[in-house]
Amino acid sequence: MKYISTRGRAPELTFEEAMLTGLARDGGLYVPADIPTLSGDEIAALANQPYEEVAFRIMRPFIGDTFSDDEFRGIIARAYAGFEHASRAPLVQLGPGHFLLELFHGPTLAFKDFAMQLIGQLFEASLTRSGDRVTIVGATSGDTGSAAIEAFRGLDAVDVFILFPHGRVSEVQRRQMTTPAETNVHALSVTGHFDDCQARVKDMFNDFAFRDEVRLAGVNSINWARVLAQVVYYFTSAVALGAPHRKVGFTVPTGNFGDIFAGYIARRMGLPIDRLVVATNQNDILHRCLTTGRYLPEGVIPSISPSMDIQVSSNFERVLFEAYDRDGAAVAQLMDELKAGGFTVSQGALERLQDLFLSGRASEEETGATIRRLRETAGETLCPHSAVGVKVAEEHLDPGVPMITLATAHPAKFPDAVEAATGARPGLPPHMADLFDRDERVTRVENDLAEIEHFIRENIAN
Ligand SMILES: Cc1ncc(COP(=O)(O)O)c(C=O)c1O
Ligand SMILES: N[C@@H](CCOP(=O)(O)O)C(=O)O
Repeated sequence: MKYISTRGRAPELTFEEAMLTGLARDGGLYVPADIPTLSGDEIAALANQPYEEVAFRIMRPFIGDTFSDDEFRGIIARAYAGFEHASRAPLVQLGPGHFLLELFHGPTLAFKDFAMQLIGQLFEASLTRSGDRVTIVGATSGDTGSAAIEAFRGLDAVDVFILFPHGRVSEVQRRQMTTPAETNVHALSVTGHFDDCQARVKDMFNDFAFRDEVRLAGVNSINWARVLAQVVYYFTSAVALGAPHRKVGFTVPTGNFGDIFAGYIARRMGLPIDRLVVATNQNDILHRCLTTGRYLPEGVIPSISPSMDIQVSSNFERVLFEAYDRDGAAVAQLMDELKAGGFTVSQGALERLQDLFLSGRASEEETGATIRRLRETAGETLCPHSAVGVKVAEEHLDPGVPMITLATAHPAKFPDAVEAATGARPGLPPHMADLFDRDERVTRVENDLAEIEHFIRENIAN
């Protein structure tokens, strides 16, 4: 299995190389050269299998010869051993034909754990074998950072630097990033919003001297392994509702487009997904683009679903690559136009995107009202991101096809928003009960590439 860049001008890599490389050297994102498919019988055979077994069967074809079957099974087993729920990703019925896929039973209470716990194990196995060290940088609107720090804390072969927007993550998210005592992890509070953090991370990858000097690696969803790990729960949930004999729909609260892109990959692999619905909060650039074809960032507006306060959606590039028939030059051109302010997709590409995705947006009021209503009608307390998903999903229900909405975080990560909506403050689970008593360690930095690179150089263990 080879991996190619969405901009067409970077070397082809193996799975292991793509995983350790992060951003391609032409600025693009790695995608598999071919997408393997599963037959109807192979999908049907996933029914009633443990999550780890499904993960092995879905991801194995993408891994190539990076790991033996036994090694890969061991990696998967260790990755999911710390999840609180036996089925890892349980389905809960919200109403007729509408289900919630709870993806928040991992150690940091967000869907990011599914991929990050796996990547931690993959990096450890690969770096132990090679004896190399890497420096991981990541940008976060709150959840990727905490999941990455949890997955890599204390690992000898990596230093981790996470950039988060100052004052724009919830207090629980901030403390998850700032309280771990391990000296190989560093939380950097950056003046600006998430898009600034993500832009600085990409700048570091495009600064080849720095990149090579510190041996940069990335664990944002620019890393293909992140997307791959997220494909698995589309299969487990769809099969639980009768796939491949029955079609299903998914609605995905969307920011950086990694999670819903995993759903797109699941469909390409043969899962009968009837509708893939992009759900955005008031930062609705993806909904606007899928409706009009124009991708014009307008500046981030802080919301009660802060992890989705994103205007420059990294993985949208991967789906543009598909909508433009894998024409890397066309994608590179669009990305140049984005740097200059925005772009308009061609009519043909827009039609392809609209065939692939439906979309909708939820306002702040609608999000709060959905949290309140679902608690009353279904006894389910949603986090604000999941509430955005549920609200948008309700506009796309079809009596003949079950809809699965992804619940991407635990309500306790956003207690203020949930309390404002319901009057009840969700409590943290026992393993995080003392989070507010722990000491914080955080470095305040400006949105300045040179300052951030200097801090990283000074703080990596050589
Ligand atoms: C809780 C939560 N929900 C939804 C999203 C959106 O996921 P994606 O960026 O993969 O679109 C994020 C982060 O981006 C998140 O942290
Ligand atoms: N919502 C994310 C934003 C980064 O997304 P990623 O999937 O590219 O890592 C976060 O919580 O940080």
